[in-house]
Amino acid sequence: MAHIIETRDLTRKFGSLTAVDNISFDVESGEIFGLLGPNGAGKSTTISMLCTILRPTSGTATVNGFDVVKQPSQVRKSIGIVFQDPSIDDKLTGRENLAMHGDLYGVPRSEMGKRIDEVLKLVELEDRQHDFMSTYSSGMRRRLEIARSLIHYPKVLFLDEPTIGLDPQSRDHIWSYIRELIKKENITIILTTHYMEEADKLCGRIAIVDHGKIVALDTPKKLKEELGGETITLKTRNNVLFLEKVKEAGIARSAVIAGEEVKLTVENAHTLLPRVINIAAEHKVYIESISVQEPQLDDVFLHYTGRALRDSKGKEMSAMMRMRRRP
Ligand SMILES: Nc1ncnc2c1ncn2[C@@H]1O[C@H](COP(=O)(O)OP(=O)(O)OP(=O)(O)O)[C@@H](O)[C@H]1O
Repeated sequence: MAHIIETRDLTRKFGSLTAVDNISFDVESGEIFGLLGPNGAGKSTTISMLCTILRPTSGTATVNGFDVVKQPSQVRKSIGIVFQDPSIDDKLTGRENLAMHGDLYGVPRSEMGKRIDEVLKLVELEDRQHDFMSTYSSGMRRRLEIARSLIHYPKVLFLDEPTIGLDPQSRDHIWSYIRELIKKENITIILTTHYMEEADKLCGRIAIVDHGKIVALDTPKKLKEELGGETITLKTRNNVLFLEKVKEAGIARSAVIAGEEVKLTVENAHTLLPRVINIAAEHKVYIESISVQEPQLDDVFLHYTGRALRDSKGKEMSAMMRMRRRP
């Protein structure tokens, strides 16, 4: 088998809305493959089709060599899933929860104890295994969900927003477990996220998804290199006017407003800086801050989609991005 996952022209419509629009990609065995995109881009719908939860409207997909429409039960045996809104039974202990899931997935009784020990160790929950789930923190729950999804030795693990709603420390923990997993288990991970940092740090390759289509697909490094040039980030008292005047001057490859800032992608920032400052001065736009950076993944996203990656689920993303952007 060439690839652990293959999709060809995969499409899913909901009435007149095309949530996933002719998506084709391959995933290599053993890689962490990221689907990155804003809310509503079609990431969960793509994963749901690969997990046989949703039927494609058209196109094909195989997982571990099995067709998602024609061989759904073989696909299900090959995969583990950690979804955004999981149901974990609070009345069970962590260990009981894993055993129940192992039973559901047909893990032989003779192997069960050993496997539960292994997955508990992987997410460092051995000490809490006999406590009721109701006493777990949200980070611990997410860790148990990951352990649970691995109980039947899946070939492919789908992680849908694995760190959403978690504090930065728990997020770091989850990232290190995911890296451990790749080392210790013979597994491939498909991860959806709208955290740029998560995609950048974890994924071998990233598909940027927007409006149901893949707009770019490569390693984070290559995506950034291909964008080339530099990014000038400015905060001004009149971003709209400033953007308009910069666009009129035709000096930037791309110019967009991202949150409270204007981002310009240019060939050579240092030769262009005086020009940029002059444009602001000519139109009496006060510049509050200005900085020059190598392109980041969010600049790649801006370049391909023409907009910033917003998080409609909360303010933490914009807060996090603002913090990251501060020099
Ligand atoms: N069951 C459904 N019925 C109708 N429309 C749906 C359904 N599920 C998803 N959609 C729509 O399909 C589009 C893609 O949604 P999807 O959940 O795949 O996006 P996403 O990229 O996973 O977003 P998020 O980051 O918010 O999870 C959205 O416009 C959404 O409203």
